[in-house]
Amino acid sequence: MAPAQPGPAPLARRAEIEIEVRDVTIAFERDGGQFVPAVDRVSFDVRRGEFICLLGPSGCGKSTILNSVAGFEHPFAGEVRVAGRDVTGPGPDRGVVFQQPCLFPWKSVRANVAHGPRMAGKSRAEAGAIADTLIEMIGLTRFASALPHTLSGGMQQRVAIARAMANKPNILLMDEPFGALDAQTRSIMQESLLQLWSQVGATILFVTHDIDEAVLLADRVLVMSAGPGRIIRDVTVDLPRPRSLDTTLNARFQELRKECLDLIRQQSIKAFEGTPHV
Ligand SMILES: Nc1ncnc2c1ncn2[C@@H]1O[C@H](COP(=O)(O)OP(=O)(O)OP(=O)(O)O)[C@@H](O)[C@H]1O
Repeated sequence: MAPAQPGPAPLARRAEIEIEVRDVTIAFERDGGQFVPAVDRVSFDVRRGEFICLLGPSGCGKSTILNSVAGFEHPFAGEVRVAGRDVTGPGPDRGVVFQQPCLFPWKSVRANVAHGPRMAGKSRAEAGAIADTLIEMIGLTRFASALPHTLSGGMQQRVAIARAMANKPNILLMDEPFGALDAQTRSIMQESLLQLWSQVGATILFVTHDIDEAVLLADRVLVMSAGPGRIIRDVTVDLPRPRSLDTTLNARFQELRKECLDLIRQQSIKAFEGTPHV
């Protein structure tokens, strides 16, 4: 196994840390009853309001890490903390968006978005007002009464994001949310997510294996090794905001993209050949 990763952040920075993942190992049982690590002693911090992308080859454990922050998976070893507290399960402080929108097919856009606040005890009027604000922010006011199956994939995913935001979570956990969309829709969604994020200011942990997407969106890109996953590079994306598709033409964008690409290419070759990471 590779040596342990850097320890906790200095005290001065800890106050603003929203997510702490410390020496986390998660193992799954394979055929034959043997436990095989999916992620191996992963450590990182996310500061309040940061946009972090987890980038790595297929199967390196990106979703497993995100699920541990969501409270769907529990570490075999190590600790996951949110706002200073151990994560023991899912909670309304963390909204989750998956690759598939997973909307209630029988409910309108408005009712889908209002569902969370209603479950949290808000009145019909209060929940409706929250939904209306979010639906306006995602540009779907005209479709508020529509049923999900009448919307395009991109529109459905915008509703899923609004629904995840409806309980005003401090943290948005996004697992390849644009992975099922075509290239054009995907880039529109990236810009619209950046706009939404600048308005709501949540902390975002975003899983992707798309290098351009990671560099365009993130404040930092955490590049992972092939499985069992570890973080091999913490790339600070020092591109100015607001960002748009034009940012991808920037020379610095291309440098950062190349840095990530070289790392991912090495890891993908290792994953393909089945050699353990160094
Ligand atoms: N519930 C589970 N039971 C058994 N093995 C699992 C489970 N969840 C994940 N794994 C295994 O853990 C490893 C990491 O999976 P994970 O889905 O986290 O990777 P990923 O980087 O998100 O992959 P992708 O980019 O392809 O979605 C894989 O080998 C996967 O088969």
